[in-house]
Amino acid sequence: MPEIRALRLDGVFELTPRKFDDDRGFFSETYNAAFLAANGIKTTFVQDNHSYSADVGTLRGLHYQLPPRAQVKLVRVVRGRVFDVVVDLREQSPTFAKWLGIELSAATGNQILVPVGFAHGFLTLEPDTEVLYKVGDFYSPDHERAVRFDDPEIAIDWPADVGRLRISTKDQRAPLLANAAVFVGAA
Ligand SMILES: Cc1cn([C@H]2C[C@H](O)[C@@H](COP(=O)(O)OP(=O)(O)O[C@H]3O[C@@H](C)C(=O)[C@@H](O)[C@H]3O)O2)c(=O)[nH]c1=O
Repeated sequence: MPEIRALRLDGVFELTPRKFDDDRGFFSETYNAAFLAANGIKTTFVQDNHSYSADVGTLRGLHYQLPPRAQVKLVRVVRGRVFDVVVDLREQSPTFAKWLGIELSAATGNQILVPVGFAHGFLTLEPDTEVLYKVGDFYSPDHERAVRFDDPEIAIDWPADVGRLRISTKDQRAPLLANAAVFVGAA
């Protein structure tokens, strides 16, 4: 069974699947629906995503999709290392606009479960980093939104030792939280 740890924002978990090492390499179950359900995490994943970032300091985010196409995400790194960030965008949450960051690496195989209602992003800490993640709804350009990675209201403490940041134009132009659509009503 994986290790599972609730992180400090409600609904966010770190999972560390077991790795079975042998002389060939290793084997690991990276997703088990029954294990998540047994821990109160109800998910249906419909799409798997894979991104490759060539450079250290590549920042993707902060992204989310609005209802009715909101996405739960289960994120892991299969090559390299990232600083992964989630931001609570549930308007009625006591931790609205709060963030947390966690290092995900291929070496540890740890994962983050990002619930509906959160923006998500990451910064690569190594070159040639590959991130795989499952999502709970299909990509919908009409519902996709972004909020600025450097919004002072959120004040994410991104690792500073990565040199020059590499960010898409779309992400550089994302609105501040004050001007962004958030998740209203119950999650
Ligand atoms: C996210 C996504 C993008 N695309 C396309 C649109 C675009 O032409 C190209 C690159 O898209 P983006 O620049 O949005 O890719 P990227 O910046 O890697 O977006 C991802 O960032 C991380 C942080 C997340 O949490 C993801 O949900 C997703 O938003 O891929 C799809 O076809 N399906 C998808 O699910």
